[in-house]
Amino acid sequence: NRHKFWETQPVGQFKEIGDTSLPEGPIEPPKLLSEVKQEPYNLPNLYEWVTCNIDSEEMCAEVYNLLTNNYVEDDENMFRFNYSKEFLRWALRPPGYFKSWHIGVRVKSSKKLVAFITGVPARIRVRGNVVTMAEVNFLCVHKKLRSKRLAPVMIKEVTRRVHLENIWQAAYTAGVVLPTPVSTCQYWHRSLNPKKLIDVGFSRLGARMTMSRTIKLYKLPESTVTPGFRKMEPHDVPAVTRLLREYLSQFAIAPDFDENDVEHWLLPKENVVDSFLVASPETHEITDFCSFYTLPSSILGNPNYSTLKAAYSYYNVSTKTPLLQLMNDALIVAKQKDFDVFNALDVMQNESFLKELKFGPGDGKLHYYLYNYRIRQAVLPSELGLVLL
Ligand SMILES: CCOC(=O)c1cnc2ccc(OC)cc2c1SCCC#N
Repeated sequence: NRHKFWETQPVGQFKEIGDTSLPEGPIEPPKLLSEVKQEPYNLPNLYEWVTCNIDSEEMCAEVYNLLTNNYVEDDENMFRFNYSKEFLRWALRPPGYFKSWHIGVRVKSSKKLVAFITGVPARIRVRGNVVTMAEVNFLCVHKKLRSKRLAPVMIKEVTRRVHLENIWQAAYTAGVVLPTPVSTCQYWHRSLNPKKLIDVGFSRLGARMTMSRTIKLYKLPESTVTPGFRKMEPHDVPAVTRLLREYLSQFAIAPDFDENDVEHWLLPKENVVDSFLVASPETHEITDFCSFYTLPSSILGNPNYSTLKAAYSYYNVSTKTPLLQLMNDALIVAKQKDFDVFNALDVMQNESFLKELKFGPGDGKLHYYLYNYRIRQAVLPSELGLVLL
């Protein structure tokens, strides 16, 4: 019964692939508020819903601990994502967020948090139509409760709460293939600390390569090379918003960021997100922008290392500085900040710098999905202008 659940949902179905007679856009019409189920879905008897107030230190710690021990691992169980508490507060409280979309499941008797799923509102443009959607993320079921069919009821519950806010579409990503990806992207990795990546077993010494030769291969300058390259500051928000909106307009799917969104998602926040821009020393015009977010991972079962410090390419715009040079400056700053690896998807124009800057292809793929929105033809990674956390 593969995809037994997803075959009941308003998503592109595998059997519809190639049927270009189906119209692009919402699959089901919006319901009236009175038609939306008013009460939460039933959980199996032992469990209860809890709305997670992540402003509360205690609740945030419970969510952090659940994810730290039970969230996504790579196929070889070498790493597990270790989102920090400050990252979770950033990711879950964007402009217009709903506390009710931060949903937990507790064991009634012990009150232990054993599952989690979230949504945040976002305006996303899909081939010219700006649609207010929920970005659904952090679906996590405790390792000991897997295969109890908790995920389908959690997905139905977050969908119900999204419907209550009169929102009818969603966007999400997964490492697994579900009905039906709108795009499939590839992760690429640029070693910043090659010795650690080899010691943990992620990378291997190349043939006829010594460790010192390998360290030298990935060595970066001590400081950035682009004149006018500096950290983004609050007063830059209007200009960065203009630059980013213009740049993202070329992609088939991209966020429709306004100044409030840019202020939240792109102003530097220590240990969460770093962003830089290039301002012309003469005119002070902002011509380029780059950003990456901080997402460490637990290193599983290694006696010498416990944490991988990973930077993830976020949104980058180059209108004057070559993208290759801009991204090399991003690598230089990431190395200065002691990251072990700089990761990037092959989305937007990233393919133009990946190989030249010594990124290697990962073995993981990331599939992008839209809920209740059909697109006629799959989107190439280079046509995708959306990075989800
Ligand atoms: C060294 C390169 O790999 C990673 O950075 C990494 C780290 N932690 C993970 C945790 C869960 C995980 O599950 C798919 C993958 C990783 C990966 S590879 C894919 C992410 C990227 N880039």
